[in-house]
Amino acid sequence: MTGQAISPELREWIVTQLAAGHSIPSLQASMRDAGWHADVAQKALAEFEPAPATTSPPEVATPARTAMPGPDLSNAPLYIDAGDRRVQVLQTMIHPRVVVFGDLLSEEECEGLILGARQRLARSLTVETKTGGEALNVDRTSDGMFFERGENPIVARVEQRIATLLRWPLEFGEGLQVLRYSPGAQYRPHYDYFDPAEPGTPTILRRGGQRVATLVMYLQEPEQGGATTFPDVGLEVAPRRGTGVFFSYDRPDPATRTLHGGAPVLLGEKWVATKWLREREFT
Ligand SMILES: O=C(O)CCC(=O)C(=O)O
Ligand SMILES: [Fe+2]
Repeated sequence: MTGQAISPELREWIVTQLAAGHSIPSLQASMRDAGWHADVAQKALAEFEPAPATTSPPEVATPARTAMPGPDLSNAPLYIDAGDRRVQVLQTMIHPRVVVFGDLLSEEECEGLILGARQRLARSLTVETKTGGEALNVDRTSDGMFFERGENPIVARVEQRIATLLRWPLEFGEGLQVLRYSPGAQYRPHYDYFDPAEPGTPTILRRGGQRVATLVMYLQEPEQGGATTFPDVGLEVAPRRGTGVFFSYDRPDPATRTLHGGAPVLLGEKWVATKWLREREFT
């Protein structure tokens, strides 16, 4: 129901206000002052009310966030209009929150992102070799690079589509990361949020707060292997070109069941682009 009552613009305004630390009651008051009917304001904000506590003491658990990115699935759609493209909804899961999208990217967009990333991957490898390399990460044996947000027209177009599809401000997203997996390469199961117990985490959080969601988009499919796996729930998403897997985590906690990894590529090469969404503007 809320999906019908609330326009994308109003939703983005609410998300931004909540991210800035305003409370739901204060937003309700602002909306009333701006001339909204109280019941309409209440309906619009209902989606962002925290879920009632179920089990386990809320004092010790990390509190869950209320405003979260995600597609509007309120009418169980088979397709979603993401502005410039009609995206398929192929599969959804509640806990962990996972949505698999089909036809998210065109062939040309996949090719274009690979082309833009390829030389930069080669260069970053050379630099690392020359300097003796950053500490070799045994958990992730793919090669990676980051685009700047809006760096080229394809990147900008894909980012705007993601913002519309996931109803999350474009500015809250990190730059797109591209990874290439050769045969044997994998990304062992991990969480994408920053571990609150790590000493470096407060510094990382200054640039836009926690990560709250991930969208992994498959740019090139290997011949065998390379699924995105969710070991806690036995889910494997096939790395089909143009498809994307979205998952969100409302707290930096394993209870979100968002442990995931890239299974070893057995044959061929797998390329992905990952968009991470933060809780605030990423600067
Ligand atoms: O390659 C995959 O399937 C997963 C990638 C991933 O987990 C990430 O980029 O954080
Ligand atoms: Fe990940």
